[in-house]
Amino acid sequence: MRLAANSLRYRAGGRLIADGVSLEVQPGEFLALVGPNGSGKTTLIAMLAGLKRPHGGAATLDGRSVARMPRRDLARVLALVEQQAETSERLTARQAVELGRTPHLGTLSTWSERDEAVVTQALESVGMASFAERPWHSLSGGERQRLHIARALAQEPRVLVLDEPTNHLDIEHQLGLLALVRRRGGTVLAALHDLHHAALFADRIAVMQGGRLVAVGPPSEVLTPELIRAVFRVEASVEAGPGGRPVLRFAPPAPTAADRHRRGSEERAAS
Ligand SMILES: Nc1ncnc2c1ncn2[C@@H]1O[C@H](COP(=O)(O)OP(=O)(O)OP(=O)(O)O)[C@@H](O)[C@H]1O
Repeated sequence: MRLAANSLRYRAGGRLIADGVSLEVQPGEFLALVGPNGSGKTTLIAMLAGLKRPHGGAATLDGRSVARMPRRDLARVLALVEQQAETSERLTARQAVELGRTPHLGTLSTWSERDEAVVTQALESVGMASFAERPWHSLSGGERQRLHIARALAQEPRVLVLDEPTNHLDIEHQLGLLALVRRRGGTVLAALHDLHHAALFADRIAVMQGGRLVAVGPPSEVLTPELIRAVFRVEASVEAGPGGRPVLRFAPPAPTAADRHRRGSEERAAS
């Protein structure tokens, strides 16, 4: 399915925090959304996933307005993993993942063997099968995040929208999760802070800055030292890695005047 933002605008706190954003995520594409803190990634994702109504423009799924789709129809085809997702503390890990089947259960149909199998598979795919009976409150931040992703997978969506899916995960699970999402196929839009991840896994990268989209394209075209300096205000060198994907190396920021003053004082005190 094709997920599209058509001139999306969103106003909050007296300013436009999404300012005419147009973007298409093609069927089967993995598109990474990157940008500094506060650049509007979550706002754009919330409009595309039907959580926020745009103040201008439209989000569409295969041409249908997301805002006008019945919630259940939308949940059958699109799953969202939010940055700060909440789940009832009283559930077990498995019950939290079972919630992903809700859009597929008819009013009269009962829980089937297939539903059971899909939930088991989702738990296994994020390495959480052995935690199935654990109460939610006993789980770590990373374990909860993996279950939120399993819940989204149990939804069997054709479009997966992820807001910072790796922020609580250790490096093994960060890479494992992104590889899993890529392997699984379907349309993927993922907001990522780690530019290395975007470089490694995305088909294309979209860059936001100040509520606007400032670049879209394949990783090797978008992740240039110039763009990284202009948007993220850090110095980076970029080399071509395996498959032509960029490999980034960041330089620590140059010392500020305050750093130099502090170091001078420390050296004088030590001599
Ligand atoms: N209800 C609101 N009222 C005022 N400002 C808001 C509101 N919601 C969001 N903002 C502001 O809009 C901007 C975009 O926020 P958003 O969460 O979309 O950014 P982001 O790119 O996802 O940031 P991060 O990388 O920090 O998660 C931020 O400056 C935020 O403070």
